[in-house]
This record gives sequence, structure tokens and C-alpha cells, in this order.
Amino acid sequence: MKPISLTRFLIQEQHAGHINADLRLLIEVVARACKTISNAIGKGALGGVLGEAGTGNIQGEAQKKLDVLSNEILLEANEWGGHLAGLASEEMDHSHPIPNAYPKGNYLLLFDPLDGSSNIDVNISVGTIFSVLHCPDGITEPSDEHFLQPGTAQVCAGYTTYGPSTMLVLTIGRGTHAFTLDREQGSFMLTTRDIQIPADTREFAVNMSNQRHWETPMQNYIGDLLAGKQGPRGSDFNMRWVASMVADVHRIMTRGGIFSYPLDAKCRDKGGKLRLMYEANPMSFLVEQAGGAASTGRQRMLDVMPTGLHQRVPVFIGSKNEVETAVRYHREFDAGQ
Ligand SMILES: O=P(O)(O)OC[C@H]1O[C@](O)(COP(=O)(O)O)[C@@H](O)[C@@H]1O
Ligand SMILES: [Mg+2]
Ligand SMILES: [Mg+2]
Repeated sequence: MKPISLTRFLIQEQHAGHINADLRLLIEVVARACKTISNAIGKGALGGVLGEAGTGNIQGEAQKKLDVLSNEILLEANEWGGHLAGLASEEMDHSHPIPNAYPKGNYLLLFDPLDGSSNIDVNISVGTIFSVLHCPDGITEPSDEHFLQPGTAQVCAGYTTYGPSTMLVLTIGRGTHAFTLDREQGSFMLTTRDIQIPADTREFAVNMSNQRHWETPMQNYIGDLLAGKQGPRGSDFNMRWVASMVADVHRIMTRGGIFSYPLDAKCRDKGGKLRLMYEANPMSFLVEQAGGAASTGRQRMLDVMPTGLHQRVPVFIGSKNEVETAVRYHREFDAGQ
């Protein structure tokens, strides 16, 4: 049977009363912007989009040309969309209220416009991550504080992975669904409804070069995975690390696994490496909706009460039983066992 388009999927969800017209159109605008980003990435060196932008972002990170371009594409598309009260981006110091001259809506959009920037110049998968919240009642000019809602408040989240094919993975809180971009038609087509992440796994993703900086429970957890069949886990584990969270999480969506970016001595002062509002929360919503789990190691990710727009957190995400195992190592260590 021919797969249905994202547009048709969203209209069906609206007719079923699961989303309103505003959210449907907002998702369409984001998907359209992702197609534009996909085209720019696809041109590679021919499009003049590779390399450094020569600027830095609020995180103190050097921006790539594609970081800046993707941010501009998402900003421009959504400013005019008429469904938002404001937006916030990993690449911008502060949130951006929709100007009064433009049509406005009641949603807040947050995004990591280009995730996995270090992979752009080597032609490895990168992505876009986004999250949608309600604008608090009575607020017409939202500022940073209005975005500080826990992950449980998200009404929609998604990512696009720009790989051998471009895919959009989406949740509106009723399962997680994958759409593949039909490049000839220019439409995202539903290719997997209701993704189910296997609860158990024998595959982990972590940047092992940070091992010596990790705290003890993480050392113990990974040590036991590496010990394989002879160790306490009684199984050999495989390792993968793309260094694009989107690509690593997409692999987990497809065949299970655990992804972690734990606290380490280098990022401890910042609270972690990955961003709560642009990376951890939307990915956690998507993974939970696919039957997986997500934690900081000490708390369910979606329950974290944010204190800053660019807040960072430790991340353990993926197959439910494996995330619970990693959390148990932290709990037992904290309890002195
Ligand atoms: O370079 P490291 O330490 O392996 O970190 C890789 C991680 O950093 C990130 O690239 C951060 O994302 P950005 O490219 O949006 O800054 C994640 O996608 C990835 O998992
Ligand atoms: Mg990122
Ligand atoms: Mg980024």
C-alpha cells in the first residue's frame, strides 16, 4: 500500500481531535523548513555551505555556516507562519517573540537547527531537533522565562535526520512516527507508524574518549558493559558513536540501544554537555512515546524543571531496561552501596 503523506497524516490527526489546525500548520511549516535545510545540505561543497561561519554562539561554540543558515531558515519560515507567539534556538542568546506586525499564535517553538555540526564537513549525518510548548495564558510577548516548562509540557517534538535519506520523526503525544522524504515529490511520506524501541539491547553509544573524566557510577556501568560475557552482565556489548545525537538516537529508534552523554569533569560546571530544551527534552518525549526511557541518571528527563534556556544536562536515553540499569548504577552509588 502506498504510504500516506505527512499532510494527510496531520489532517487525519486533526479530524480525530488529536491536534488543532494551528498545530497542524505549525508542524507543516517546520517540515517545510527542514526540506529547505535538507536541500542546502545535499548540495555540499557545490552550495558553498561547508566550513566555519567565523562567529560564535551563546554556548561559546564556533558556528558553522550551516548552523547559521539552518537557524535563519527556521526563523524566517516560522516568524511568518502565524502559529507561534515566540521561538528559541540553541544558536540565539535569547528567545525571540514574534513581532507585533506579524500574525501570531499560541505556541512556543524551540529548536537545535543543526545538530552534530562537527559532522557537516565530513559528509556524515546531521539533523534538526524541535520542541513545541503552549505559550502561557495571557502572554502575548513571551520572554525566556515563559519557555522554562518541563518536558512533560511538550505538545509536539520531532527531529529530521539528513542522512542517505532525509527522515522526519514526530510525536504529538500519541506514539512516534517516521516519515521519509520523497525527493521527487517533495513530500514526507509515513514509512513507520508507532515505532517501538526494543526494551533490551546489547549496543551502547558514548564518547569513550571522556572515560577518564566520568564520575564513578558511569565508570562502573560502562566497565561492566566492556567486560562482556565474562563480566556481571554476561553478554558482549557493541559500541557505536556518530557524534550527531540525531543520528545516534535514530539508530536507537530503529534497532534499540542506549545513548549517553554523562556528567564528566570537563562539563560538570555547566551541568552536562547536551542542552535540555533543544536536545534532551524533545528526544526524551520521542523516545518515551516509542516505548523507551530517558533520564539524567538521577531523574526522569521530562520531569526536570528548567532553570535556563540554554541549560545543560547529563543524558541516558534509549531502550527502557538498559536506561533503568544505568540509572540503577547511579542510585546504588549515591546510596553508598
Ligand atoms: O563531540 P562529542 O563530545 O562527541 O559530542 C557529540 C555530541 O555533541 C552534539 O554534537 C551537540 O550538538 P550540536 O552540534 O548541536 O552542538 C551532539 O549531537 C552529539 O551527540
Ligand atoms: Mg545539538
Ligand atoms: Mg546545533
